[in-house]
Amino acid sequence: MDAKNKLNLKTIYSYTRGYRKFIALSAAATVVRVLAGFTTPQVISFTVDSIIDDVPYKLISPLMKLISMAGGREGLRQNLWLCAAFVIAIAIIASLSDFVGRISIAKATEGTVKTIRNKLFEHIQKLPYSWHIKNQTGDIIQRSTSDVEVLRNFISTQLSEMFRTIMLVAISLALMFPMNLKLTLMVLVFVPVVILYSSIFYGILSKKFLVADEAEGALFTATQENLTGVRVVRAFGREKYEIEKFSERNLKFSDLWVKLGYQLGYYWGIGDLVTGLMVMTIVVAGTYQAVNNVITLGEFLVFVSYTSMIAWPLRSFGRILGELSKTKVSAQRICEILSEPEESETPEAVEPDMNKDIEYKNVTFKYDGSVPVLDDVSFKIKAGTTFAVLGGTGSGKTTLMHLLNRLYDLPEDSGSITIGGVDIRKIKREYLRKNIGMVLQEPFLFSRSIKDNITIVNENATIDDVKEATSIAHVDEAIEEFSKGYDTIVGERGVTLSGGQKQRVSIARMLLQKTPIMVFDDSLSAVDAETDAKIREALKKDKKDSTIILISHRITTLMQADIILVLDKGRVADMGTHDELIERDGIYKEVFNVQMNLSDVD
Ligand SMILES: Nc1ncnc2c1ncn2[C@@H]1O[C@H](COP(=O)(O)OP(=O)(O)OP(=O)(O)O)[C@@H](O)[C@H]1O
Repeated sequence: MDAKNKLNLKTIYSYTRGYRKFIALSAAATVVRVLAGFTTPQVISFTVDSIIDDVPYKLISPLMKLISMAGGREGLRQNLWLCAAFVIAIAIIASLSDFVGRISIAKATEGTVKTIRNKLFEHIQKLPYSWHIKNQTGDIIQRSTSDVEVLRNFISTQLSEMFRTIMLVAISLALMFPMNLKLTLMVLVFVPVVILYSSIFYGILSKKFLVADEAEGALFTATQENLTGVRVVRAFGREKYEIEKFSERNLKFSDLWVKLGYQLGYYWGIGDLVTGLMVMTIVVAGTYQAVNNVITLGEFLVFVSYTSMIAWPLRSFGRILGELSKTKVSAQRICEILSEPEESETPEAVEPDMNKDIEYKNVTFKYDGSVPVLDDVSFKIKAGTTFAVLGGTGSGKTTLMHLLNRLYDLPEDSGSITIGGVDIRKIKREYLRKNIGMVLQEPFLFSRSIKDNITIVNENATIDDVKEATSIAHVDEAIEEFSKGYDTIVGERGVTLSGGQKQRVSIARMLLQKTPIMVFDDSLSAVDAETDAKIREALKKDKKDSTIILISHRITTLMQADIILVLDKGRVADMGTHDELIERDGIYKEVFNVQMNLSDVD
């Protein structure tokens, strides 16, 4: 095992803290169950040899005492039911320990897995935005569910099975050795053969299982994409193509499983043959020895029972060894997430007044690529004013806002962003984000009621507060038209809001947050020009003390701003009021002319 795997399993082991007593209890119950299992053949052997027949007792003194209390050999011969009752008592002990073992391992497993799930979710919440952008949602979900499930299966089933098998083999060999060396050695030869056979075969099979899993994933993706993109499928008449694509993947999936069925057939069949051979060898050799009086009939029965008892667990031991690699991979995938560094906060982070001027000074920024997205950008936003940013697609407008609320941190030597003279890298992230309200171009609403979606930012808000916010966002009338009004559920199982309605509900949500800085990142794009103007008018009246940052492609949205910044390929191309910019021959004037002419045509 390499150091990395060791570390992963160590991390997983650390989450069993608090539940280890249950693991120990389950192990103890397993030992009792195994011992009880071995005792039954011993009782039968004793009954056959020393009660029904006359073979001398080979028992320890407490048991001898017990026999004399029961009337010795004769007494027991007359009352054979006592032996049967003893076997039943052992069976009761075995089932009780089975019960305790199952409950304890369930508690240990569920407790540990619950801790891992909570830890993962909590950690994911604290990982930087850049990590979320880089990693696919499907992959994160799979690691948090399927991989955790593999670990769950390992702790609940495989771990206890491994322990039980080791106990079974060790105790059976320890009991068989003193009885007959030759027969025990014969069993001993088969032990590694059975384990090796099933681990190698299962190792090969598990690779095929993986291919079948991937084929299932492809089938799932085809269905999911089809359902998500149903509008595109219908609009372009792609149903036939989609059906063909699905059938092809479906066929591949079922073919793989048929092939796997054959291979599983070989696996189980040959496995049965190998273990059957083991039991048969003992039966033949045991019969020979019993006939020649080397062992008693009772001992012969014990050997056959013990060999049959360990045959199946030995096979599953091999299978578990084969599956262990799957557990290691899952543990590694989970630990990869857990070892990602969380967003850190310096202890001296501050919470300054946010109703102050915002200043970008020589800001240069690049994402992972080598080309800067922002290049030496400097500007100042006066507190309480409306500041607008105009720029073509990909010019870096959203990046400016990503940096403002520290979704990405500006590296030390790449300029600075300050609020009231305080560098934002020194401001507490949570405080900063709570004071900068953001409405995005494609807002996200949860599958809850409209009211719950809005009050998410302020749980103490009253329905009057909500109505005030929706009235400023000009969405109150639309909401009241729904039969359930503010209690209307939105999302997959509820009402579908139009793009513009969604944008306006998220504007209302942001307004309720009552932040000194408000950012509208292209968030009026799906609203008609008239409503856009009304919303801005209402905002101006109601939020006159707040600093408003408007990002838009639409000149009419921006033209009344106090200052307009024109961004071109990550650089400041121009800055000024609408009247100033319209006087200069620049991008702003060009865009203005194009948009105004288009409006005329309309
Ligand atoms: N998370 C990211 N990782 C890497 N590159 C990114 C990331 N986000 C944006 N970019 C790149 O940075 C550049 C600027 O993107 P940005 O979203 O800031 O532009 P924008 O002006 O807001 O564009 P639009 O008007 O189309 O929304 C683009 O080239 C984009 O591909």
